[in-house]
Amino acid sequence: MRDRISEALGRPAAQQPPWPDPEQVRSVSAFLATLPPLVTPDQVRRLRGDLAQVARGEAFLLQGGDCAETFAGNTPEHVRGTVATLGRMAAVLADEAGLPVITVGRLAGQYAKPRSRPVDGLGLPVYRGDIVNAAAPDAGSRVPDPVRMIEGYRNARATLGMLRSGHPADVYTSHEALLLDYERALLVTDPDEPGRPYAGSAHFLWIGERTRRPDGAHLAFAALLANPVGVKIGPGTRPDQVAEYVERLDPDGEPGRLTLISRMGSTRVRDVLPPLVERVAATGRQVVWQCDPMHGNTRESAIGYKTRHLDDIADEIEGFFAVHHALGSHPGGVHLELTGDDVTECLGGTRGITAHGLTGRYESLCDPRLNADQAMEVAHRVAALSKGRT
Ligand SMILES: O=C[C@H](O)[C@H](O)COP(=O)(O)O
Ligand SMILES: C=C(OP(=O)(O)O)C(=O)O
Ligand SMILES: [Mn+2]
Repeated sequence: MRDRISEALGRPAAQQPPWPDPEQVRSVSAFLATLPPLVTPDQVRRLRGDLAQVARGEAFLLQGGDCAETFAGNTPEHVRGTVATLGRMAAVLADEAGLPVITVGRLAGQYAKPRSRPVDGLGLPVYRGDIVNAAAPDAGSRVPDPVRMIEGYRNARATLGMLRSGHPADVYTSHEALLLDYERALLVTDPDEPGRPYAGSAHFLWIGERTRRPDGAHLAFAALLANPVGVKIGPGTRPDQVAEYVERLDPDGEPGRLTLISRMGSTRVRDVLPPLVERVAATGRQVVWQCDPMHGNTRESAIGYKTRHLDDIADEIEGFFAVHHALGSHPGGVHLELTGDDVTECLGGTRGITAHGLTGRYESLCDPRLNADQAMEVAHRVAALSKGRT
């Protein structure tokens, strides 16, 4: 097993921090490996069963939370807000669409960010998420610090404690499997299933659009796991690539083992998605098809805020549903960046946030999130699209 893990992680790995001291990374990793996993194999197996239901068209997957969780923002109020918003959305979906809803938070570990460029607008090394460096705009803060991986683990544990005290226990955790030193250190072997390690960092992990190259370390790592896994697929994805993801990540044909997270952009989804869905259908495998209507619709406002318009988000979801309904496959879920906080990061919605209004409460350190009202609006639209169709 050790050899297979080393072989996977020896492949080219995009988006890893330029750690200044590799020896310190080794000692932090060795320490992390002595800590108990954050999730248990039993919980992960339960999620596997739930996602099998989604893949068969019998349930809906609702996933959401911050783009980048932060250590400072890891408070009971913030976590409660995210979970309460997901809970209200799930209730709308279950009531109006008539399907059981499986809820997964971008929670308790969504701390590592892939970036478009290594340097930011000020000429500083880019912020890569709290588990790597600090967002403050000075050179010292941006130096990657491996001790932050221990902070990440402690924060994730604290979030799990908050979830247990006072929230419904049926919210699973997830994050992008980006930071391989962290993920590797938290692998666990279950004596009942010794052939496949479990990621101990979260119930569900996904591979991002920037790290999904088929010969890369991230794909090979995901292929080893017993956890259900996702892959984000952008508009440049080719049918032969999705066929390879299905083959590599779901070799045994386990319904729901693989979630394909389509993030095409509202103007592309109707053209780009159909050949991919058809190619997957031809494999006979039952994947979960999930729509991320956020990452293909990011733009810059006139005064430089990264933002997204609710109309584009709604339009991409509509296109995603239309494609699946036309091809007879199940539009299985949505993947959203949202918060229960009353932020002003995305444009539009019933309260009509304007480009000027973005200055009011823009708090995200990475991508713009739906606030609670906007998230509810999306939930109602998704429910209306699902109604009577599944
Ligand atoms: O979710 C994250 C962002 O889309 C990704 O990190 C890229 O962001 P950037 O273009 O600001 O680097
Ligand atoms: C970086 C993200 O997405 P993508 O890989 O789709 O760009 C994200 O989910 O925050
Ligand atoms: Mn994001």
